[in-house]
Amino acid sequence: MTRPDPALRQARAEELAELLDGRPLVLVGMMGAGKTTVGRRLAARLNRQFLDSDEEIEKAAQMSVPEIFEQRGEPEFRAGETRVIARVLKTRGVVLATGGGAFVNQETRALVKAEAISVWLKAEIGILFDRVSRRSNRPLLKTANPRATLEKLIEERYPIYAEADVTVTSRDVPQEAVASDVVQAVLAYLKQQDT
Ligand SMILES: Nc1ncnc2c1ncn2[C@@H]1O[C@H](COP(=O)(O)OP(=O)(O)O)[C@@H](O)[C@H]1O
Ligand SMILES: O=C(O)C1=C[C@@H](OP(=O)(O)O)[C@@H](O)[C@H](O)C1
Ligand SMILES: [Mg+2]
Repeated sequence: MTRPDPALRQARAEELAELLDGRPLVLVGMMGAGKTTVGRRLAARLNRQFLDSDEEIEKAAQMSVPEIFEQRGEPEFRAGETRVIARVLKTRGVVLATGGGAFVNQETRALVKAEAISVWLKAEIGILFDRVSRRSNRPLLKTANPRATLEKLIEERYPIYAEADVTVTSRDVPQEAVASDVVQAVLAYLKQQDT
């Protein structure tokens, strides 16, 4: 895809912000897909507030995600995740990056579907694995064979992520280009809904 000139990019972002009309935009998908980093760029472009569910949980618990998993366990992390997302979805116009397991949770998914436009950032295993291997902050991948764990999670989760309103491939291109793809795809989705 060719890179749009800045004026066109701005016009598209403004059009999208208008069509969203305050509805939250929520990014879902696997660890490493780029939800946090692309979400932040997207929010800046739309002139909207950006929030990340992991960051919000960390602030509320005064602990990092790995510490929460270690000291309190995954079920408590998931309960916190659902609470935080329910709260964030009340914020008009917010762009929310979720953690990879959030949309898999039935209650959280129902909330997102009811309140927001959801976007699945989908990426190939090779890209995901390269990206998550750079940091050791994802407790679910602290296994003997993290690549196999990632593959298993992909198998389990992809049919669920596919329930998102829009799917965008997170390719190996700059994050701004992925953000442009999200803008285009959500615009197309909302325009088609309007007809
Ligand atoms: N399009 C991209 N190109 C290159 N690196 C990327 C891209 N998107 C994300 N990354 C990098 O991949 C890692 C994971 O991204 P992150 O936004 O934290 O993903 P997620 O929140 O979906 O787990 C980060 O180091 C980020 O800088
Ligand atoms: O996939 C998951 O279950 C998780 C993904 C992480 O967020 P990112 O998808 O932003 O890495 C974080 O919420 C936690 O480690 C669990
Ligand atoms: Mg993230």
